[in-house]
Amino acid sequence: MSEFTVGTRGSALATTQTGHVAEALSGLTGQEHRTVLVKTEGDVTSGSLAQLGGTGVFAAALRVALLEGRCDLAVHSLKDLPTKQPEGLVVAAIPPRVDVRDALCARDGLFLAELPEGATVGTGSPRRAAQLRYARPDLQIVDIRGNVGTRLGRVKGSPDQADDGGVGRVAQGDLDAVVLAAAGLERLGLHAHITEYLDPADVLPAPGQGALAVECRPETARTGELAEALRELDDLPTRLAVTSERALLAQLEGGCAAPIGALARVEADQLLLDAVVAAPDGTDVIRRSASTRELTVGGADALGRELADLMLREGAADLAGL
Ligand SMILES: NCc1[nH]cc(CCC(=O)O)c1CC(=O)O
Repeated sequence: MSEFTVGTRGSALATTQTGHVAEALSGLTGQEHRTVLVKTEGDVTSGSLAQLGGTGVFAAALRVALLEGRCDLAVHSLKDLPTKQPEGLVVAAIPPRVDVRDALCARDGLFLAELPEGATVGTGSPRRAAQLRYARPDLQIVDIRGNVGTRLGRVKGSPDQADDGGVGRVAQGDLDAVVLAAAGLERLGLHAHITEYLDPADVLPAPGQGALAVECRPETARTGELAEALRELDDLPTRLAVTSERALLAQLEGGCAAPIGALARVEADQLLLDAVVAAPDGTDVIRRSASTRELTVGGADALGRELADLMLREGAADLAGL
């Protein structure tokens, strides 16, 4: 194979992320690549993410394209990828993770603690909404959707950033702040809009946030130059961290729309996992940590499941409405 094909969604974030990975793989293999545009349900539905039921709307169409052979590789934001791995596809590489944190983009350079009482904060994520409400019960959380640019455009005084051809455009600047993943903003070169990186001690990110997953058919990952390049791109500390975060999410039976945050990291010879399950209204949270010295994918998976079981025994399912 002298060329490989990469499927991508059409959003600015998706094409940027996919482009970076494809360039890296072309560099490692010396092979050219071609990009195949794939429309997903998540891109065409304008309802709220919470109502969409979340899980997998962004990934499903790309997976069909892989299985049908319309592309060789697909690059997903790991946090949008359902925890159940479908038959006939493998995650061949998880590149080094970038910034894991959520970012506040507020008017007038404000920090979270400086937002006036009753300020409006936009997010489509029940996880962010619950943790923000827990930190600041006075805030008015507004359910928003759309691409990164569209959402930034909701902040009062912001220039129009819509990158969706105007489909999601609304009366501009109606909110005091929005919360987005720092990773997405940085990949798009929009980090200047960030007024505060939210401390994971206050707001834990989504399982897998800031990480990408390169998915393909098993034979693509088995032999050949592309397979070798995929192995080279894979980052073990990131793979261990996201494996434990996603195992926790799977064991809690939560999808990307559940009020569940998790963040793991390899430090010295340990994998450390912090997790939170929140009441959707932010009145209460269960936050726990665990660690293991078993630095294997199996060890990471067990860590996530054990922490989830502990949280379930403490009432996590009832609290979060799982
Ligand atoms: N759900 C959409 C989505 N999927 C991945 C990212 C950002 C990049 C990442 O977290 O890896 C975003 C946007 C956001 O949450 O602000």
